[in-house]
Amino acid sequence: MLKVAIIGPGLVGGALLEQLVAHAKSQFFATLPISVVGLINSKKMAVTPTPFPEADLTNWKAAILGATAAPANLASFVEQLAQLPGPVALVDCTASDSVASQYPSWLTKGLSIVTPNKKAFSNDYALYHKIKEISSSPSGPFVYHESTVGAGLPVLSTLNDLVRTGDRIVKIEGIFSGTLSYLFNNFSIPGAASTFSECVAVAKASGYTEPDPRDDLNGMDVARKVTILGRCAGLDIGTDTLPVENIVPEALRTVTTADEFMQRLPEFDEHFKELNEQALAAGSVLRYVGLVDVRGGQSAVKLMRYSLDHPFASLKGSDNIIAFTTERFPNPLIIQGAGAGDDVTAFGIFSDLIRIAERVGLQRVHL
Ligand SMILES: NC(=O)C1=CN([C@@H]2O[C@H](COP(=O)(O)OP(=O)(O)OC[C@H]3O[C@@H](n4cnc5c(N)ncnc54)[C@H](OP(=O)(O)O)[C@@H]3O)[C@@H](O)[C@H]2O)C=CC1
Ligand SMILES: N[C@@H](CC=O)C(=O)O
Ligand code: NA
Repeated sequence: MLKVAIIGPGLVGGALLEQLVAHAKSQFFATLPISVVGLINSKKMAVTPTPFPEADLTNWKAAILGATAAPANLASFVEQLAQLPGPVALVDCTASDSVASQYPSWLTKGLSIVTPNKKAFSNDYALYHKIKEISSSPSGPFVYHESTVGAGLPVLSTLNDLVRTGDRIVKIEGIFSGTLSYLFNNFSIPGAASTFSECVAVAKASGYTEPDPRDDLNGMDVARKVTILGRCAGLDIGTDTLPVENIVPEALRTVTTADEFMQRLPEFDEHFKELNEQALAAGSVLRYVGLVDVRGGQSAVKLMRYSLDHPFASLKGSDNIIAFTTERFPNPLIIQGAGAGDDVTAFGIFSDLIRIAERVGLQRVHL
């Protein structure tokens, strides 16, 4: 049995819990070798040596992290999990830098990690390298982070398969942000009815944005994804050196809260309307794209114009599109689908947990 503990049961972590419970209840599947033994948010925590019962997981806010739960203490939470017998995986569903910086110490304790949090893989290269080094043993602990790029879409697993079978990556380009995809797909099309700020509000309400939507609009979320892809393709790149186009209006960059930012954004609708009208007058639309230029060294994140017949111009909803150009695929291998949202992100985490459960099982068979 793989024991799982979730750090940050918010939007994505909550959806993961729902999927795990639904799977356990379904008569369609074989029994899942995964059980939940720990939950922690910024206020409360609970760890159990025996799995939480299904009924408690369904009602986790009151039944597990309710009034009687212990105050949150991440160090103690991890220590208790490290003492449990058998394999344990920590699922970091926060967007926290400080949580991400602790991965090496958790791995050293033998705990595997699955996460949609991009920070550990896109902050300084030393942390990334350390995590890769400690998790490189075939006997574990393991690290999987499929949902850090394209949510649950099989982007990193595809890239890793290309690389480890000896293909050479030329470039990876695409629309990597569900938020910015939704925004421009709905705002920058001929005859669009919504304003820019209305589209941002819908993206936020739909669970596509980062906890602070400025992390999407300033390009940093896409820059992190470009960095992760670049590093997986063998490049030594980082968000500090990547050219990134920030589309947050100057006056809103320093407002203190995400709420204030959302309230004031309509003041800048006219600015975005003008940008859009210029693009449309030239027979094109605006799309926010990322490029990992492995061969040419011109990786970047920017707002671009595309003609109406370009595949990027006809994208729908929060879809991401990721095109891998490689020596084997001179006509790019393309992955497309919903690239943000709680359910599709939780799906990527759930699949990664199954991968670990399988590797743990295989290891037992070999032993
Ligand atoms: N939404 C999406 O479509 C996608 C999201 N992601 C990533 O998934 C992650 C989660 O996003 P989302 O669910 O939207 O975020 P939420 O803000 O909904 O949830 C974050 C959770 O983390 C908890 N938390 C924050 N800091 C700590 C801490 N130091 N210790 C313990 N718990 C903490 C919060 O606790 P509390 O509730 O007490 O505040 C909350 O439960 C992010 O890294 C995001 O980038 C990746 C791909 C797609
Ligand atoms: N805020 C992100 C969520 C997924 O990484 C996005 O909009 O793509
Ligand atoms: Na993915």
